[in-house]
Amino acid sequence: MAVYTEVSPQEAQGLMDQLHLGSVTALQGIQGGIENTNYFVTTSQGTFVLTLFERLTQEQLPFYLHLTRHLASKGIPVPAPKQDSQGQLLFTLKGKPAAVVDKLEGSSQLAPQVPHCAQLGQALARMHMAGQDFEMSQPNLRGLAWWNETVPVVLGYIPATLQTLLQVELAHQNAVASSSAYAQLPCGPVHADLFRDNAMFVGERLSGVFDFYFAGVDTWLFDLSVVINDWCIDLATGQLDEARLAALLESYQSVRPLTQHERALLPDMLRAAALRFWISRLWDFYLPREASMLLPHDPTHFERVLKARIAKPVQLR
Ligand SMILES: Nc1ncnc2c1ncn2[C@@H]1O[C@H](COP(=O)(O)OP(=O)(O)OP(=O)(O)O)[C@@H](O)[C@H]1O
Ligand SMILES: N[C@@H](CCO)C(=O)O
Repeated sequence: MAVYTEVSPQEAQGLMDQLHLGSVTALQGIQGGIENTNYFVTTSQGTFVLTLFERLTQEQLPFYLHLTRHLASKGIPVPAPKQDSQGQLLFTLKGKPAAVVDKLEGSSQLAPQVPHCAQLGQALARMHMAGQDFEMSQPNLRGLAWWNETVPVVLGYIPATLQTLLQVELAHQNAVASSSAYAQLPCGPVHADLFRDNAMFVGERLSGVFDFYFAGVDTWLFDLSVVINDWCIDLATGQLDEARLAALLESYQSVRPLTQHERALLPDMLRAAALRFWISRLWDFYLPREASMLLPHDPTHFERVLKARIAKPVQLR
């Protein structure tokens, strides 16, 4: 369960008053999610999501909050943060940075099929295009620099064969990132963590995408690769599902065709995206936060995904 910090109805009411969102009638801690404390807050005006940020700082948060407002203002289905009468989006509750957003309708589709992947691909491409004129900038804080910092930290916890895989892959990604093809990949603000549990559907209609708290400026291809590695695979084996992959790529490209360099580097970025989550899951698993009720995600899943992407590089038609 992801309630690291308890909030009382009175404390939630204080923030709802600042935002003119009515009287709190129910407050429910949200299970699921591993990064932040989340509550559904029901008031006389509707139901909202209150997030207390457990790791992110007051300096990092404006980028995520303003990005979602920017995307929402361009018609992308994301829950925009609520602002107070001074236009402020970020507050403090229980000594933690906090924000309130609208609750999206529907539920996550944890076994996505072709129609879900098709919708997500199109929404992702529209999101990339809509982010182009967003003026703030923040790097992907779980990007290459973090991988280089974190691999030495987790290395001692894993067996020698996996140490080799991790180090060889990191070296490969450092080489890819310094190539001229990589330098020509289009970049912009990206979600960088758009897994099945970070989108909502009502039936087969995508009602929204949320949890932008790993967003940052990175290549669009990295973002697309994160999505493919979660939405278009068989979770048990990590193998790609051809029909879902084709649907996602076709719908993405119906909005924004991939460039020649993107097509060439997709196999490497699929490996990069698998490596990123293998590292973060190893880190969460072996170096858990103190006093956390965190149920860490299984690192071996992304070890399998990485091995699968290396063994059988994707072939674009
Ligand atoms: N805007 C929203 N609308 C509806 N439900 C939401 C919304 N934001 C969060 N939730 C619910 O809360 C759960 C946890 O949220 P979230 O995934 O953002 O947690 P987290 O701990 O911040 O992130 P992570 O997925 O990185 O572990 C989601 O699975 C979803 O059920
Ligand atoms: N999506 C991440 C969790 C952090 O958001 C993972 O599955 O490892």
